[in-house]
Amino acid sequence: MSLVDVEELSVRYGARTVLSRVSLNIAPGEIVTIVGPNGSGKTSLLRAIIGAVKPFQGRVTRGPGVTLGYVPQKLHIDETLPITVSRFLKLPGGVESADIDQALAQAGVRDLSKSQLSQLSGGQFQRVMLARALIGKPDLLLLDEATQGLDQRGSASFYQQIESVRQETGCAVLMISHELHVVMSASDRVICLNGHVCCEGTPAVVASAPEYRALFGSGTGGALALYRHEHDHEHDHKDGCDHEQAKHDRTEAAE
Ligand SMILES: Nc1ncnc2c1ncn2[C@@H]1O[C@H](COP(=O)(O)OP(=O)(O)OP(=O)(O)O)[C@@H](O)[C@H]1O
Repeated sequence: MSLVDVEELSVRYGARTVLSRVSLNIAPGEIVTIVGPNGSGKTSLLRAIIGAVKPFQGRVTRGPGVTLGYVPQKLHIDETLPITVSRFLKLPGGVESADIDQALAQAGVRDLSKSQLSQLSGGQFQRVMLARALIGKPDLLLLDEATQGLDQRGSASFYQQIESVRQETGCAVLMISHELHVVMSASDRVICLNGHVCCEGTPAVVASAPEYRALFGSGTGGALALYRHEHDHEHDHKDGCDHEQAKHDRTEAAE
């Protein structure tokens, strides 16, 4: 039984299709990472899963009683706002102090509850955002580039925290990440998105596939190649992947 089923999902903004017939499902307790170039629809996919973006076609189905926790890519908070971490976490209303303490502990920042939100480091802030997503005891945690702006050590430690959250709570995790070295070690499954599902598999299966070497290469050069997603190889696409066109669209969009 899946927590979430995405079936043939297409998303459009106006006349522009950003996701085309994307299908995937998330099983309880698994860590799935979505990689893909800028503008490939990663955030749109997560937002469609939480119900913030309406499908143009296809559908997203949540298992009965399945709860989600979402850590957005950016949360703009007024830096001058005098508010403590615990007060901030209470903002939705009806949140018990014990649940806040538990979520902060799970996010590895038990001691920050009395700190001012505006005085946190980037890494601490992201952990508070993680705690915020954990308050509702989600079955599925969705993270949208949660380590953006953190240095390598900070992001490695953040992802370690995610693994321990999964161990402790048993929640599944669907995350967007650009950090391939972390992705490859921490994920059960990697999905490469480029407006559609371009390729996917367990890290081991992906790593042993010939496509993997063409796509990832080795070392950081390979990671960079994936990040840029400059395909110079062929692989099978049941839905007719046109990377050149996608690249062209993105270039146009950037101009
Ligand atoms: N609300 C919106 N209205 C119109 N266009 C949008 C909207 N949200 C996103 N887009 C466009 O849809 C495309 C996909 O955006 P999305 O944020 O899903 O991609 P992404 O893969 O998460 O990108 P990035 O890696 O840069 O965060 C982009 O070209 C973006 O400009």
